[in-house]
Amino acid sequence: MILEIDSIELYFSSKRILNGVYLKAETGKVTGILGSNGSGKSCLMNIIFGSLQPKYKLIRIDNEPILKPLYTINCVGFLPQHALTPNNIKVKTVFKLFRLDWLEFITVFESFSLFKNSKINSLSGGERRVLETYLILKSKNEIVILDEPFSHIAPLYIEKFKRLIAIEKQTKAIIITDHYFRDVIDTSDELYLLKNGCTKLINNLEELEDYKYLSIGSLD
Ligand SMILES: Nc1ncnc2c1ncn2[C@@H]1O[C@H](COP(=O)(O)OP(=O)(O)OP(=O)(O)O)[C@@H](O)[C@H]1O
Repeated sequence: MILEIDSIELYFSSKRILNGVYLKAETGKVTGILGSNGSGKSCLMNIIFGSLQPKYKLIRIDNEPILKPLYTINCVGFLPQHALTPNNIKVKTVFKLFRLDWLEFITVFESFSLFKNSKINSLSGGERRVLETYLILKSKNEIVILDEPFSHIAPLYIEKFKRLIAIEKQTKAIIITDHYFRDVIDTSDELYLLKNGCTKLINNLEELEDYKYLSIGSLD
């Protein structure tokens, strides 16, 4: 499956946010998006998911234009920056709702075994983020969009998620953004930089310095 996003124009009042976006994601690959604060990464992810309506957009799956929001055709899972799960339900109930296997989860995230009967709002912010990232990443969707999955979680969990992403991408097209640029670079098969409202395909990591996303020497 190949997902293409093209010709997006997004304005808030008269402020132009996006005006020349092309992005391709495909099954078997992780597509990384890097960009400074306010460059439009979250807006772009919301546009792909269908929760933000821009002035203009073209979305194609396998060359077929998709006119409905992607979330209505049950093919996409989205981890937004805000919390996803309701506060007052138990962790084990969330696994039932997402039709995911609790035992498989605690095989990877052993320390979470304590939380099976806990309410979501008794988890720390980072623990909740780990749980929600897992739910979206392991969901049965062909397309998975992850907005800052590495921020706010411990280094050990980042490494676990990088390994899980490498497994899950075999059956999914994964789009990811984070300010932890090294983790995004490690994880991604294709990398785009979002700058001045446009995406630039990065073929050589030094371009990240040339485009002034990173300062000279950051990649050494
Ligand atoms: N609802 C809104 N109304 C007006 N402006 C908005 C709205 N949402 C986002 N913006 C503006 O759009 C721009 C892009 O925002 P967005 O959240 O997509 O950036 P980002 O690249 O994800 O930033 P960060 O890395 O800081 O999360 C910013 O200038 C932001 O102020």
